[in-house]
Amino acid sequence: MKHIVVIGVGYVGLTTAAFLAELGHHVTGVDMDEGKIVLLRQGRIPFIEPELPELVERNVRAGRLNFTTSCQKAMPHADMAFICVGTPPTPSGHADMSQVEEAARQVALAATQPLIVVLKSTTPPGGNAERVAAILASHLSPGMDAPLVVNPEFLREGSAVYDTFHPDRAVIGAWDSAAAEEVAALYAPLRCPVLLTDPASAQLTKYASNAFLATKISFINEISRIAERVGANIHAIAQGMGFDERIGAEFLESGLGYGGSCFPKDVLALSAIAEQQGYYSQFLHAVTDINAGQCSLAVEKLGDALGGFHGKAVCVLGLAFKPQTDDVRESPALSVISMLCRQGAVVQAYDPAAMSTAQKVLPPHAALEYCADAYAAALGCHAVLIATNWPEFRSLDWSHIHSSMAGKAVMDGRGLLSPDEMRGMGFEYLAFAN
Ligand SMILES: NC(=O)C1=CN([C@@H]2O[C@H](COP(=O)(O)OP(=O)(O)OC[C@H]3O[C@@H](n4cnc5c(N)ncnc54)[C@H](O)[C@@H]3O)[C@@H](O)[C@H]2O)C=CC1
Ligand SMILES: O=C(O)[C@H]1O[C@H](OP(=O)(O)OP(=O)(O)OC[C@H]2O[C@@H](n3ccc(=O)[nH]c3=O)[C@H](O)[C@@H]2O)[C@H](O)[C@@H](O)[C@@H]1O
Repeated sequence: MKHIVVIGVGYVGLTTAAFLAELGHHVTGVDMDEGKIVLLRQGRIPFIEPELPELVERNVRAGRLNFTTSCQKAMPHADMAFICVGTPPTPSGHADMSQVEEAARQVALAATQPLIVVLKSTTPPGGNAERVAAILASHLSPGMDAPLVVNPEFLREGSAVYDTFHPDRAVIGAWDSAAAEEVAALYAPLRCPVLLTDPASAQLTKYASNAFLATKISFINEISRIAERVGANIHAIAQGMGFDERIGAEFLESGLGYGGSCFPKDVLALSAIAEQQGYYSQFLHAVTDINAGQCSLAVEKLGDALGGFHGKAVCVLGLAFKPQTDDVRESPALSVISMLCRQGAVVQAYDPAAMSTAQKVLPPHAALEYCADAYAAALGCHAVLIATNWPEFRSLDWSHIHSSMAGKAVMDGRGLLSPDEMRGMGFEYLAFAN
């Protein structure tokens, strides 16, 4: 059993803290956001993530997991500190390392015994791990040691707990092999492949993985543009490709493209890393450009079907960047709503989980109304646009929706509905290459 401190209890930190506690370690989660810590101490989770509330509650009750705003109070007796703070993009696309550097400084200043510092935040190679190690070394008490281990996270929001307990691999990058082995030992109960490597390779593995998944999405969206021109069906194509195990069936869903706090920022950061080293990655820029075009394409198709948006009401179903979360960071749904409002539409929006997070981010607009449910959102509209693939949208009473609308267009931005069924009910079904 180890004493572990987790700095930053957002999506990654809170899941990591609860996971480590479940394995039997004594874990303290630290966050500078007092509101988050107050909620967690009341047994509540600051965001929506399946299975996480139960996992946190069980471990708090067992006395293995607690929370504080004070790194200083948490650090005594810590054998390990996990840094899980944000690395948002700067205006130039680089990863902003300031939260990581500050967390490293706080950990080193508060440490009272030698410990291992594990960097879980996504950080670019090319000097950042070296800088964090130098910050640790320069703020520790004399004679103390805190080797740095880079251990990037691969969980997905919406299935964070499942992914954490069933990882495809653990990637561990360190200069100190004893420290690397100690971190590897944490993952032993999971029986997953463990890759021991150097810090730069671990860092780049994380960026390369996210960029590859983003590439699959942009690739299928590029193919859908070609498919549409030759009258082919993108879902059949994706299925046909996915049977080939070398390609794999996942991440071939075409639609509004990828959003979220990671793919957009990590592809940009990888381009920025390359450019900093004098290499312009045409490939990564193409991935971003194709993705950026998908929302405009959907709005354009709908605008053509409606003969423009002036005087038209559009129901947008979905605000979160993906289902099973209330996270709206870089959500394609919000881009679509902004475009529709700009082009003169009245928007009636609904999401099963992300209404309040969206309202905090989207500027209030006279033409934007948040509705109590999908039926209220569709009432009197000329069109429905599916922006997030929440499974429950599939099982709505679509014939009831059909009779309550002023028009009959449905733009299925996530390939969620059956085109034949929708057309059979009298909808004008629009999608990408269908
Ligand atoms: N969200 C995700 O699905 C994944 C995120 N990542 C990476 O993990 C990192 C964290 O991401 P999220 O968990 O989404 O971020 P988040 O924004 O949800 O949480 C970060 C937390 O760190 C806290 N924080 C910042 N500086 C602090 C400090 N000095 N002391 C204490 N608390 C501090 C913030 O208040 C916030 O609660 C990022 O680098 C991200 O790229 C990696 C894999 C998955
Ligand atoms: O570094 C990260 O933060 C994480 O980023 C992604 O996870 P996440 O962003 O939570 O969610 P995904 O399921 O990957 O979806 C990302 C976006 O891609 C879109 N997507 C996904 C799959 C697909 O086939 N098509 C598609 O458009 C989703 O709608 C969503 O907007 C990766 O899947 C995780 O492995 C990684 O740890």
